[in-house]
Amino acid sequence: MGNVPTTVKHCLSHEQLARDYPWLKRWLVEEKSLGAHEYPEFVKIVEVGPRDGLQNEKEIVPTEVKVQLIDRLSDTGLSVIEATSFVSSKWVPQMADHTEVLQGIRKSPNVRYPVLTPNMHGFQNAVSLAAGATEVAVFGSASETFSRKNINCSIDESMLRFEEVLNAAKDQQIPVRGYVSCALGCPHEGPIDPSKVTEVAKRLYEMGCYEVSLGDTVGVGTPGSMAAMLRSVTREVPCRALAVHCHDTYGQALANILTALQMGVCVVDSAVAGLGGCPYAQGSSGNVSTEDVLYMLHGMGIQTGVDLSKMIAVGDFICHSLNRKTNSRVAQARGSQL
Ligand SMILES: CC(C)(COP(=O)([O-])OP(=O)([O-])OC[C@H]1O[C@@H](n2cnc3c(N)ncnc32)[C@H](O)[C@@H]1OP(=O)([O-])[O-])[C@@H](O)C(=O)NCCC(=O)NCCSC(=O)C[C@@](C)(O)CC(=O)[O-]
Repeated sequence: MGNVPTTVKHCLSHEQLARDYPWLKRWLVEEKSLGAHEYPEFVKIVEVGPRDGLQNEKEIVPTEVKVQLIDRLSDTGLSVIEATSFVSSKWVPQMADHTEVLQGIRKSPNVRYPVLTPNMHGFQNAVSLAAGATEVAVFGSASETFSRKNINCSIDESMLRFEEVLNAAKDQQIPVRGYVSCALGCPHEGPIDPSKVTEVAKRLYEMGCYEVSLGDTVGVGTPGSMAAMLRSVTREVPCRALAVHCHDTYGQALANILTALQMGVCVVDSAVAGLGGCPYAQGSSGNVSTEDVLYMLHGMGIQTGVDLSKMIAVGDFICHSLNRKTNSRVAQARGSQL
């Protein structure tokens, strides 16, 4: 802020500063347009632990544990819990019990339980009477190579498949969420141009996805790359329809989320105990932990409707069940058992 003395900066309003120091105007406008210090009052948490968190587990997690996990999460105040995915059990064996999971959970009226559906096959199974899903998500990628490795088709082919799902979902009044993986980097192609992320996000939004979640699949992003990517995407997709989905491989997830909040995003994906990783993104670590996100948001006075203590207890439950240490720094600090 140039040579304006600190005392002056603190005493004057933005309007006064702009009047008295015309050369500051540009800086003040830029600060405002970046949304600096303007955080949302409420952030919606999309809990992805039961799906993204568990899909990469080597040992098959008993269905009963998955059901209990979701039921316990339902009591924390969350409004969205991604429950499972209707993908090929040859590709992701851990999610083969998708129908049993949906049948087993106690569906809370205040919680939505979306499931992943990559194509019509998955969609039809998900919304069948047996499974009864009432919300689904399609998942595309900003990286051509990742798209092929993850869902065995090109980006263009995936869009045709998603369009079919979106049309069928519309007929049945089923809301559809969209994902863009590799939004900040690809395990195969490296850095991804923000324009590519924008193109895929725009296609999903225009197709009818009510929300598009931008995934840092391998957790390589920084506040710098997050800001650049969001600047590009928000030119085509309104901020209110965006979510961020950060993995914490390089320890940047909270910083990246904070950057997204500053830029107007108010939906954050996270996984209890920081579980997770994508089976087709080698080297990717867990999702940012829900406990850590809650601690940061509540500490900033941002409401989530989610009870942190209850979330820590759910983290304890799943870590005991998997016989694993929590990845949540907050749970570690609060003295979780494992
Ligand atoms: C997409 C497919 C199914 C295409 O798989 P494919 O082999 O290309 O499919 P196909 O259409 O050629 O069919 C081959 C066989 O699969 C069956 N099939 C076809 N579709 C389905 C289905 N939906 N459910 C069950 N079975 C299915 C189909 O019926 C057939 O069976 P067969 O005649 O050989 O017995 C496959 O590639 C797949 O399942 N991939 C797994 C993708 C996945 O779950 N990845 C992890 C989630 S994405 C992620 O984690 C990233 C995210 C979302 O979290 C965000 C981020 O972090 O960035």
